[in-house]
Amino acid sequence: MTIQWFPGHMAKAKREVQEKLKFIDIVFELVDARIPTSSRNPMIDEILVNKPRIMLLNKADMADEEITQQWIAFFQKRHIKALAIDSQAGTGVKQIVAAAKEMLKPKFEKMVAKGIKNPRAMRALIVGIPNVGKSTLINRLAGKHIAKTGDKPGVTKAQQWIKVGKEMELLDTPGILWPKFEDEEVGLKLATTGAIKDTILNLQDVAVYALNFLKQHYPDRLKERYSLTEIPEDIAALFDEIGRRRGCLMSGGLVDYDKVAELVLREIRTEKLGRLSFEKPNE
Ligand SMILES: Nc1nc2c(ncn2[C@@H]2O[C@H](COP(=O)(O)OP(=O)(O)OP(=O)(O)O)[C@@H](O)[C@H]2O)c(=O)[nH]1
Repeated sequence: MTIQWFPGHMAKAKREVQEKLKFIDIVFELVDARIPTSSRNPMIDEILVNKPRIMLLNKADMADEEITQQWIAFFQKRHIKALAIDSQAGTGVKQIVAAAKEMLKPKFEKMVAKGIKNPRAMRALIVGIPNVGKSTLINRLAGKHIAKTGDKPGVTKAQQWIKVGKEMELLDTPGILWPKFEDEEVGLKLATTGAIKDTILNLQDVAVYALNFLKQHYPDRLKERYSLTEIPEDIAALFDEIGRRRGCLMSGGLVDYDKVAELVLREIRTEKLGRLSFEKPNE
């Protein structure tokens, strides 16, 4: 990641979010719909304690629809409001303001009861790990291009309120928090979905993880994409089969495992194997 998350930086990021929270009525916690657990900050519940919150399962356009619905039900059971959205296309984004309004109704009704005739707009903050789509969502909510977005993690930058219609103001700088790095599987899932740079983890390790996952959860799609009649038991054999079929070869004709790893991960991230979710609730 472009952001180096040393312990000191983590403490600073947490402090910065806590500082912002003072002015905030509601937090939009952005996660990746394909990995709703792995794309969360491990301290988020502690940081957001007593703060109204809506979970936004972003990039839902890339996730397995059925599993996303299971996640929404899972959160709902725990009394957490969750919405599936696609910030890039704008799908589901309108519902965010409506849901926030609904959640904050009692608070604002109290203001009116206290005699405040024109209560101020709701103030919201977007929080999430790098590359989860914070800037893209800010731009969507703002209706014009304000926040800088990029393919590379860590491009979000300084602080202003952006008007979202008449009823909401959004802090233009999101809260950026770190994922749960210490968990190896979390790292592999973040790498598989492209949330962390390919230079952080060994590419072949990530591809092995991804292929084993596909073998177990999406075998038909794996077979179809790489024209396999059977999926070999042995992972090296699977690399060989894909490599030969797709011409990922070294000069001597041997399969180039790095090329296979690159190809498979690129195809997963560009939806060549369809919409995939790498985490189910209650796993
Ligand atoms: N398919 C899809 N892609 C998205 C969606 N939201 C964001 N993206 C893409 O994900 C990448 C990261 O988005 P950003 O908005 O830059 O993410 P960020 O959270 O602001 O990233 P940092 O600045 O690193 O904290 C970009 O390539 C976006 O185009 C979405 O809902 N669907």
